[in-house]
Amino acid sequence: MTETKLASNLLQQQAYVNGEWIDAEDGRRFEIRNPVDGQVLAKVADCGVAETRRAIEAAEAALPDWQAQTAKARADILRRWFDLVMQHQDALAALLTAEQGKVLSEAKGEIAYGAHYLEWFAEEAKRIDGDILAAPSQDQRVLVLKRPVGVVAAITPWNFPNAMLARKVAAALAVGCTFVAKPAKETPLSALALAALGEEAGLPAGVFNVVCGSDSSVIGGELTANPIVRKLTFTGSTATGKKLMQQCADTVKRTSMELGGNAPFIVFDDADLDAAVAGAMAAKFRNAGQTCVCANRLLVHADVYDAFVDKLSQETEKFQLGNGADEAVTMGPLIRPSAVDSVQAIVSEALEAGAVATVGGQGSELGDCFYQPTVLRDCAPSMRCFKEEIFGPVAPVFKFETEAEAIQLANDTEFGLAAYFYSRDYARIWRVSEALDYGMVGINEAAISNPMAPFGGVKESGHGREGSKYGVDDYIETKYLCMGGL
Ligand SMILES: NC(=O)C1=CN([C@@H]2O[C@H](COP(=O)(O)OP(=O)(O)OC[C@H]3O[C@@H](n4cnc5c(N)ncnc54)[C@H](O)[C@@H]3O)[C@@H](O)[C@H]2O)C=CC1
Ligand SMILES: O=C(O)[C@H](O)CS(=O)(=O)O
Repeated sequence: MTETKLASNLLQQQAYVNGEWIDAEDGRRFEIRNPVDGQVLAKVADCGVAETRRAIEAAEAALPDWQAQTAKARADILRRWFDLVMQHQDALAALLTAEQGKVLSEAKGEIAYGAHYLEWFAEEAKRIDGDILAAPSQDQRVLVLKRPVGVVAAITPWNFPNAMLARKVAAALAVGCTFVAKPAKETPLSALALAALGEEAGLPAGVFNVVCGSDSSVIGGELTANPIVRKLTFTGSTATGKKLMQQCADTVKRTSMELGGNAPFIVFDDADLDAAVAGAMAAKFRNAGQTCVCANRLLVHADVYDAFVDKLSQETEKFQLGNGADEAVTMGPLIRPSAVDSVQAIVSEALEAGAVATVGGQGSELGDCFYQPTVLRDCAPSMRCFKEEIFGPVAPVFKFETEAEAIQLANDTEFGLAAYFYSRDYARIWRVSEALDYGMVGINEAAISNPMAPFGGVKESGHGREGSKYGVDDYIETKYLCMGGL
């Protein structure tokens, strides 16, 4: 397998607090391993409450000057940060592939995706305007100011260790907030590299801090309990999101939650079948199926079911499973061996209940983090693969007869993040778009994530939006001034 060589200037193994690279106070470190083969990539400062508190207090100290900067001054730094990330795209991608496992082409795409949030919010920073409203009386004036919420804490996931952090910190810093991030314990290197480039871009000490540690609940406990933190933004599982929301309640923190999903991917009988198959391949298998917007349930009209399953199976068989650092490889490992066990349990339950694997259906001899790309036909809504977020490269295909049945099946979940459907009937497109209970809907399109769109869900997929002009709302407080005696 390809030996992993990481750019030394971006390989940071200390936490980044108040503009300094620091060790844990007790000197402890924890290992970051490549999911391909368990190779130790780095030993990173294992921070706890003390270091987290220092980061929060640094962010508090930096807040007055940072929010007093002009929007242009903040924008210029974000823009320089964008430029630096893009200049180091290949090295950042290699680091990301090594610690997370996704293939290099996807890692490069993630770096650019995350960087473009820095670019977008560098521009949006200059468009945060207040209002002067109609006054209730002639001797009054009513003004509305848009103010930064203050110190923001972020807890980010391992599946997009660069972009999920960039997406949050860009919006927060653009409006004048300061920031403390806790990356996933599996993938801190991407976050630390982003901090190194932010430092080079000119971020003042304390504006952006990264605290890494092997015990998420210890760091998270401080981030959610400390009253200095006024906002928590989280991307991860719904279970963890609920826990964090509860922990934030004691200090009435604002929260943004980008949680789990269970995306339906509906193929109607009037769809362009080749386009639908291509869309399904992208929506299902990106990041080995480890994204919150992955197609989780493929709902296909009975008249095109067999043809769709055959075409999808043919395409799925083409994947080259292996080390994502190898250019020829098109799918990498899952994040950890227990993820393979979880996926296998869902597949085995479906097979025992009558589903048939037309491709895959088991792990791989390549290693204990690998799972074969899998297509399951003859699946039923009673199966776990219908009810649960699979978070792996498994495409369960379900059959429906009518439009009403497709919508009922699609909405039959506690989640509401992304949904997709393929149809060429414009009346049906309007009916289905409005009937689907989701925050985002792809219509004849699988690539729906971009900085210019409001990313987020409803129901137990969370609340808040990231990206687009709506993305600043999560980091702004509205302040009303009533001027009297005129
Ligand atoms: N919406 C999304 O993009 C993601 C969804 N998931 C879902 O979550 C499932 C499990 O994956 P996990 O890695 O276990 O997700 P997780 O939600 O447990 O981890 C996500 C982040 O939360 C942190 N975290 C976990 N427990 C915490 C706590 N008590 N206090 C503070 N921080 C905590 C982790 O260190 C990581 O940084 C996946 O199978 C998938 O269904 C996971 C990652 C991303
Ligand atoms: O959390 C995720 O899985 C990402 O938000 C998915 S995306 O933004 O890369 O589509």
